[in-house]
Amino acid sequence: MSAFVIAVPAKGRLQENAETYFARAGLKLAKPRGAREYRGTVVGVPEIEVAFLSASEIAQQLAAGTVHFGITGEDLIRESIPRADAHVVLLHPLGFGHATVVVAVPQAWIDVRTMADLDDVATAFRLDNDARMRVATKYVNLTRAFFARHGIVDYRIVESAGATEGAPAAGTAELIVDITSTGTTLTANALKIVDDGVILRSQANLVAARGARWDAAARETARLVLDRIAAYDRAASFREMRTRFKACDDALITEARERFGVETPFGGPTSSGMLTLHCPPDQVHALATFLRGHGAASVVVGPLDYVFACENPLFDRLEAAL
Ligand SMILES: Nc1ncnc2c1ncn2[C@@H]1O[C@H](COP(=O)(O)OP(=O)(O)OP(=O)(O)O)[C@@H](O)[C@H]1O
Ligand SMILES: O=P(O)(O)OC[C@H]1O[C@H](OP(=O)(O)OP(=O)(O)O)[C@H](O)[C@@H]1O
Ligand SMILES: [Mg+2]
Repeated sequence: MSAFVIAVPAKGRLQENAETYFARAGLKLAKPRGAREYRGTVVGVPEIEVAFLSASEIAQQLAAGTVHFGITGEDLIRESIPRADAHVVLLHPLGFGHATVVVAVPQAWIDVRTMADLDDVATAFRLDNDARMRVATKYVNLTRAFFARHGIVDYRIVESAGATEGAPAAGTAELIVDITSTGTTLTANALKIVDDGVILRSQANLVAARGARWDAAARETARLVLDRIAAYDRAASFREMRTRFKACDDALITEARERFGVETPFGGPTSSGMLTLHCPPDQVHALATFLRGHGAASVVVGPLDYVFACENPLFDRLEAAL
């Protein structure tokens, strides 16, 4: 039996979140031959093989189709896979690994606020120095595409593997393109983000490889994985609220739906007036107030582990793309 392979970050900042995410979705990863083994399994789902790789390797293997699913940052996907959408499907943003790829220049460049200002500087730099302004980055492809979109041609890229933010002070580049999350590193290096210089807002994504072997068995495994993830996601976006009161009718439920984003997994109230509602977490108190205002004596609220629905929107997206 050919395995269904899911690539999961083995190290770095996405690792822990990725494992936690799968575990919460009911897909507990196991490394049966010790922590240094780079192939693992999912407890209770023998048809899945887990490949533990670095975030950048995951992007490469998705492009090559040697894994079916992978978790990695959108920045790595967009940077390392030309025409990424032809090779992979970004099925689902995962809510962690947030970071932004930005153009940053020395704070001392007070005249540079926008990409248009940067274009002026690039032209002037070329005339004054008889050389092109240097941009240090490891995001070579993202930088080229973004600068081209802004009509900037007078620059050249200096490839940087690490400590990119130090390049301007070290004199190896005039400006940089790099990833930032808190902004601490940029500030520490006396750099500032160009106002319209945000190239990409990235986060970890569940990504499918178009080029993987998508036979019937693989599709069935994908359906199972995505069913669990969708059920977990739905559960995480709601609290369950239960109540019972006479005055509850369809008009009241319609109002609750419109005002609070409520869903009714089992339809309207039962004959005895029992009602189950799924409510966005930040609307729980407002909805409880609303229900009591209409005669509910008590409203009980609890968390949900999974909400399995008939629809599987993640799988539908995959099927439509393959
Ligand atoms: N502050 C941050 N700095 C760098 N990457 C971040 C940050 N926050 C989130 N990320 C995301 O983490 C991913 C990179 O993770 P990681 O550094 O573990 O992988 P890698 O670059 O393949 O490994 P390594 O850096 O060891 O070569 C990227 O998708 C990136 O967007
Ligand atoms: O905006 P901040 O919160 O300061 O984070 C951004 C910094 O974090 C990352 O470096 P990392 O520490 O991962 O080292 P690396 O360059 O080796 O990946 C990234 O390359 C930036 O340098
Ligand atoms: Mg890194």
